[in-house]
Amino acid sequence: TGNQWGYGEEDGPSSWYKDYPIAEGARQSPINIAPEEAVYDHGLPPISLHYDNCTSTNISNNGHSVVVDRCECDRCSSLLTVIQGGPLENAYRLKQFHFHWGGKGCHGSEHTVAGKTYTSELHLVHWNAAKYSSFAEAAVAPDGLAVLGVFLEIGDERGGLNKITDSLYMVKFKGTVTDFRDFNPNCLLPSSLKYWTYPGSLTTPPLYESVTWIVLTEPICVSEKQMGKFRTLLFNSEEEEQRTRMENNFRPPQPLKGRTVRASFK
Ligand SMILES: CN(C)c1nnc([C@H](N)S(N)(=O)=O)s1
Ligand SMILES: [Zn+2]
Repeated sequence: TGNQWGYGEEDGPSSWYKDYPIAEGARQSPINIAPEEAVYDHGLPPISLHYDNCTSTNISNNGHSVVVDRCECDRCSSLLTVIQGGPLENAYRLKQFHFHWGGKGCHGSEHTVAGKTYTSELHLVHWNAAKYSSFAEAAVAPDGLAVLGVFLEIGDERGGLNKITDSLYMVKFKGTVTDFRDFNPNCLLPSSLKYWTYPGSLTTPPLYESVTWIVLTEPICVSEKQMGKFRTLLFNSEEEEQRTRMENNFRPPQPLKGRTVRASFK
């Protein structure tokens, strides 16, 4: 069937344009962030994250990454888990978060900073629930989504990540999912909320150009042992005979095409 995309030689980022022509669009992500060219915008307020009521529901392997979904039950969906402020006109509701990472070594992030790659990048995906009635409707609107990007670099272990890495063996194969309750991603945020922001897209098909990117400047540290657990995941399902380790699930930087990256700081 169509829409089979991945990160390999045949189905990887350089071939996505065949099924998803928007891959060559004017506001694609990720990008290389050049700090010297970023425009400090003193009108940019700080971002504020309200994850306190964050209620995760499950963790799953979708064949491209490991995803923690937010609970959408009536009780939970009335609790606000939102990002607001910064470049955003209103509050955007958390939908899910996931990661991109490399093989051994320090490549693996999607955004780069003056050409520097990080070992991984966490994406917290939010949608404009004030303006749109569903994620699907927001996902195709130019102001529909806001993704918060957090860089991960190798260093000391990050305690808060262990609840995730200790669950990864349960979602080894594509299509597997397991209960994953009451995880609050607050514990994965760096101390500084200084950020760069620019108009971009989803970094995987369907590559919709609906994302306001907010990329934090300060990375968090994770240990090589923790990253090693991400690499025990597989791209394939248990039924497939092929066993392909899930790693290097990142899209390389895309052309800026005249966009301005704004900085929340001098
Ligand atoms: C439908 N959702 C939530 C997503 N679709 N593509 C996503 C990409 N993994 S990313 N990296 O967030 O743009 S997230
Ligand atoms: Zn992502």
